[in-house]
Amino acid sequence: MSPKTIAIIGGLDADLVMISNCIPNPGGKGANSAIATHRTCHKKPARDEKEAGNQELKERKNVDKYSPALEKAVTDDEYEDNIQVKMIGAVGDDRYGEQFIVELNENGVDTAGIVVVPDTRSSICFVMVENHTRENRCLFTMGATATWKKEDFTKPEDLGNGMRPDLVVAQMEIAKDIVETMIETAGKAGIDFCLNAAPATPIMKHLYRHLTHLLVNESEAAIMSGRYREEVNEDTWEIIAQEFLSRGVKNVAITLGAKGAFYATRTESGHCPAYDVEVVDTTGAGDTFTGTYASDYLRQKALGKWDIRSAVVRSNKAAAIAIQKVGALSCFS
Ligand SMILES: OC[C@H]1O[C@H](O)[C@H](O)[C@@H]1O
Repeated sequence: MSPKTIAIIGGLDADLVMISNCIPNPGGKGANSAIATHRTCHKKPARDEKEAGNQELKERKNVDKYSPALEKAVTDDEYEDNIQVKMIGAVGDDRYGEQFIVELNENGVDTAGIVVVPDTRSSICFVMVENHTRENRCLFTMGATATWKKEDFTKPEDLGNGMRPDLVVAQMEIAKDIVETMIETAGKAGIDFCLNAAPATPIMKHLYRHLTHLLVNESEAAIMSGRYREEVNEDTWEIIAQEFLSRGVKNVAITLGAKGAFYATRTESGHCPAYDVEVVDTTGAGDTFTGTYASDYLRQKALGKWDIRSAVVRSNKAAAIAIQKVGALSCFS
C-alpha cells in the first residue's frame, strides 16, 4: 500500500468528568477520533518511535498506554496500515495543551499540526454522565479552538498541515462557517471528507455533495435533516439517510446507541445491531466509531474496495469497547 494520510481537524478539549474524581482528562472529539483512527490501523508503536520528537515521553518511560483490547476488538488479522494520522487543532499555552501533545504522541498521532496559542487557555468541556443511563451531555467552552478562522482552511494543504491529505475527518466543535470552508476546500480539490456532525448545526445544502461520509447520531440526524428528535426512529432512519444521499452525500451512517447503527449508500442500506456490553460511560463512543470508520475506509480504498457494512460493524465493535470504561480516551489505555 502506498503511503496515505488521514488529517483529523478538530477540537482538543480538557474534559472535566463530573462522575469521577474530577481529574481533567484529555478529550475533545478531534483528539478522541484521531487516537481511535490511529489505534485501528496500527500496532502498538515501538518505544523508539513513540519517543522520537517527544521529550515529555522520556520522563514517562515506564508508562505503557496500550492494551490489546481495542486491537482485538476491531480486527482478527495482523495489521499495520501505511496510514499516518495527523491532528490539526489548537491548544492553549497551559498544562492541558502540553498534556494533549503528550497523549496524542503516545498514541502515534502526528501533532505537528497542533498550534499552541500564546496567552490563551485550552478549550474545556464539562462532561456530565447520567448515572442511570450512562448517557452523556457536554458543556463546552471555546478556548484556543476559537482562534481558528475560515482563512486557515482555504487551500488543500491547509487541511493536512502543509500537505494534501487523502481523507479529512472533522467534527463541529468549531464555528460552522469554518467547517463549511473546510468542506468546500476539500470538495473542490477532490479530497475525501468525513463529517461527524457533532455537535450538529445544519450546513449549507450545496455543501452536502462534497461529503464522502456523513456520520450522525439520532439527535444530530434530526438537526441536520430539520426534524424533531422524536421523528427519528426505526421507521425514518432510511428516509432520513436517503434525504442526505439526495443532497449529494455518498455514504451515510446513523449511530443508534444501544440499537447499533444504520447505514446507506446509493446502492445499499441496512442495520447493524450493537454489541451487548455493560455500558459505563458513553462519552467518546461516537468519536471511536468515527475514527474506526475513517481508518477502515482508507484501508479498504487502498485495496480498491469499499464495503460500508463491514466498516460499520468494525466501528460498532470499537465503540462497544469505548463505552465499557469511564472517560473518552480510557478505552485506549
Ligand atoms: O464526544 C466526546 C467529547 O465531546 C466533547 O468534546 C468532550 O471533550 C468529549 O471528549
